[in-house]
Amino acid sequence: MLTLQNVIDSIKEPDQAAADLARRRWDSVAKPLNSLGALERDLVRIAGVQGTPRITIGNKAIVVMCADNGIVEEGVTQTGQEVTAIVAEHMGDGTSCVCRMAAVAGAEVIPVDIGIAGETSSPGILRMKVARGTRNFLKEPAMSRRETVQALETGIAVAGEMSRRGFTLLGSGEMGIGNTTTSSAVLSVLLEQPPSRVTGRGAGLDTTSYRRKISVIEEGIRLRSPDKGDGVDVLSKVGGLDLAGLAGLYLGCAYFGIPAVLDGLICAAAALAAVRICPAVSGYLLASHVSAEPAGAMALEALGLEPAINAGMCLGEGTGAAALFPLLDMAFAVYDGMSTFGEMQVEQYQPLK
Ligand SMILES: O=C(O)c1ccc[n+]([C@@H]2O[C@H](COP(=O)([O-])O)[C@@H](O)[C@H]2O)c1
Ligand SMILES: Cc1cc2nc[nH]c2cc1C
Repeated sequence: MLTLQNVIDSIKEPDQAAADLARRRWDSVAKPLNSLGALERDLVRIAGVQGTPRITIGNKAIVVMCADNGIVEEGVTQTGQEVTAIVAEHMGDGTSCVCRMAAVAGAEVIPVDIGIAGETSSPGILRMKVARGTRNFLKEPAMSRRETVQALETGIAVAGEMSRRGFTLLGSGEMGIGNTTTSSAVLSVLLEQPPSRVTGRGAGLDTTSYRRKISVIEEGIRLRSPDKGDGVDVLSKVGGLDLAGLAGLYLGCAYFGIPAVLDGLICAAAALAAVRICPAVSGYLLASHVSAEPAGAMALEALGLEPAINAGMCLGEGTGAAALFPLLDMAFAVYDGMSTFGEMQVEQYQPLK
């Protein structure tokens, strides 16, 4: 099995020459320059990851890390943690929100039980449980360092399995009641922002519970004092198995040379932790949309990622990645199929150098 250290030591920056050639291809297509905006930049990034301007969008899947979070016992969520298993079960059966959207986009959905507290029975779920949920970070660290590394290595192993199955573009998502609390805690530490600035209402909270959520995060960070320079430490003290699994997935995608599409707030928090662990990972990531949660835009900015979609979405499950896939297919149809200025005999007065 690949260890976290093997992967960190082997990840290289994406291929800048291939990305530059993809940029030149876009600039030669007979259309207004840069007129597909973020979609052009997404395909340029994919060319860099794939090491060639001859991009393959190919087979798409969305990996969904499902886990429970001990912090839920502090009353920071609208629903109980049993919802994690219920939604994961539906995902395994192909009937959750992301499954409906992914079916339209022609993508497979791969739910992974990396830490659901209870058991699930759907044969569609990949069972890779590291623990039965995390601990309450107000009382003790959410996970041990050992559990955190195991969750990161599980994510890496899932990326390897997706590579073996021939997927050339991976979306990512999560299902975990309470994971906007852990994500905001992780982002508060990594972005050095007060919890009040990076905390939202998650899947829905009244004002009293929202205030409690902020003070739980403040107190949790004070008590656990995670080391902001050490992504593994931050994940273990105030993160979760879903976040660590996603961070591992991003490290694995970089290792196996697969572009990884983020979903919302939770994916962005996990991605920032992955980049703290191995900075070269950032070149392998694509944003899909900007989450309506207050820290969504801040996290993407810190990652240097530009979302193609701003639709006020905050559903999770990888729905943002599902929404981006058809847009990438359309962008590719233009990139690959369109005539150039030269072929259309359209003269550019100021040809690009
Ligand atoms: O992706 C987002 O930006 C996002 C924002 C708010 C909520 N969610 C979803 O809602 C769940 C977490 O919300 P909560 O309130 O239980 O922390 C989790 O299963 C996520 O998939 C997701
Ligand atoms: C029902 C439900 C479905 C979800 N999907 C992602 N997060 C969710 C949270 C809830 C509460």
